Amino acid sequence: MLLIVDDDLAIRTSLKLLLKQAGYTASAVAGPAEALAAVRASAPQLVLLDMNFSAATSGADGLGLLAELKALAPQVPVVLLTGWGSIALAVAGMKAGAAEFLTKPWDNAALLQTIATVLALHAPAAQPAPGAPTRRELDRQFALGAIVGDDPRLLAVLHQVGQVAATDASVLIEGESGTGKELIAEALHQNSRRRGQPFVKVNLGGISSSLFESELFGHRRGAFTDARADRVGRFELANGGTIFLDEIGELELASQVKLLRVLQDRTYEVLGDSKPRRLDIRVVAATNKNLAELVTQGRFREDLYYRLNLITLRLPALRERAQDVPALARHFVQQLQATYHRPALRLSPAAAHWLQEQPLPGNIRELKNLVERTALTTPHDELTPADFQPTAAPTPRPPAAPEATLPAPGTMTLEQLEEQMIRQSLAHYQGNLSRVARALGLSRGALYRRLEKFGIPTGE
Ligand SMILES: Nc1ncnc2c1ncn2[C@@H]1O[C@H](COP(=O)(O)OP(=O)(O)OP(=O)(O)O)[C@@H](O)[C@H]1O
Repeated sequence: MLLIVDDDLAIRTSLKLLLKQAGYTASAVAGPAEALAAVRASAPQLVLLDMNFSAATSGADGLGLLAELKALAPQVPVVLLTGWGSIALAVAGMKAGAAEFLTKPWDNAALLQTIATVLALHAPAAQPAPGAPTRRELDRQFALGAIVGDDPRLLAVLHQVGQVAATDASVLIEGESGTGKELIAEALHQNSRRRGQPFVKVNLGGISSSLFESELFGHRRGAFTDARADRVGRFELANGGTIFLDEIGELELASQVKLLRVLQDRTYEVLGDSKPRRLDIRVVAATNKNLAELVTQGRFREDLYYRLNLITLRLPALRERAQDVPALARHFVQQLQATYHRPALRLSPAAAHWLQEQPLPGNIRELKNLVERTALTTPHDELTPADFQPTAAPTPRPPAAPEATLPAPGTMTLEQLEEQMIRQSLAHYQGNLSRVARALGLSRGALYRRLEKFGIPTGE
């Protein structure tokens, strides 16, 4: 049974009807006392709680009731309904233990989808089973093919992937650069009912706020000066499937509010076309930043954070799961056998052990690049530690005197110099954009924009 709490009779009636038509049993009450009595009598599967009761009640009353409901029946998920203008209240509610929030006026399909997701996440089967599953058990249940490793920390993440993939819950994947966030996002998609539909990756680090709407929502020809032809936005491309919002921590504040609106309402407008379009989409976001910290610093909207992180998956750094290094390295060697037609290429046991001891701050991507570079520079088939050592850590050259390194005045523009420095840094850090950005003192977003400007391919 689902319980609706709202003091407006019209809202109670329409929500009850909507839920009944969707096949749920629903009952509705008008205020806190009745709500608590109903929960005491028999715990519902979910409470849909309007935070902005009529003029007579305030958001504080809604929060008070939420606290009482959570104290009385902590296991019952509460979904909040708030006005768009009082989204801060929704955020306060999320902190107080609400499962999700919706803004009014709500969209029926989006409301039903949220309810189904929250119910699925709170269903007994979704609770972690006692005892950690083995890799073999996980592979029997889920399609995790491309993801190598059986370290318990990785298995815990894969287990979560399997459990939440089937729901439509938004998932936030946190992890250092190169830890495999994209593979996890793909696994979520592959194990969901959307698997036959598109999986669209958007690198938000590379999208400036002036291009955000056109990139994500698309535009009609003539919508602005440079719009010479219609453009299909990424949301439309992903419709029906999953959108993977990579580098979400790089999104500028002006774009964050636009993203929040579309995630909230599940509708958007193409630039130059005022007809709103509906979205049926699963959202998976990833970041190598600590988003909670960005929220505290005022650099990331708290309401957007709560919209994205119904489920958070944290991918361990490679150094935290070093036992997987040999298997990963062998996996990459196997890929290279096919790519470079060297079927006898292999890793010596000593090399596997040596790799395990390396710090590899660039995680799996760094390991992959290291194995590939070494294979390319080694003529024989068995890769040994001696083959890896020269390519492992490029020793930074001591800085030369400025006069010696800078070109003579008048021979180069500042822009050309900038381009050359970026190209050199990319080569030096083997294409690891996080390290390049750090070395150049740029944010990843700023680096992406420059790469785009100079037409430099990143190979990512
Ligand atoms: N468990 C794994 N098994 C096999 N390959 C992996 C695994 N994890 C990552 N990789 C490979 O390592 C590389 C980096 O992974 P991926 O791009 O998913 O990292 P990321 O965390 O999304 O990085 P970034 O934050 O820089 O975007 C890819 O080539 C990916 O295929």
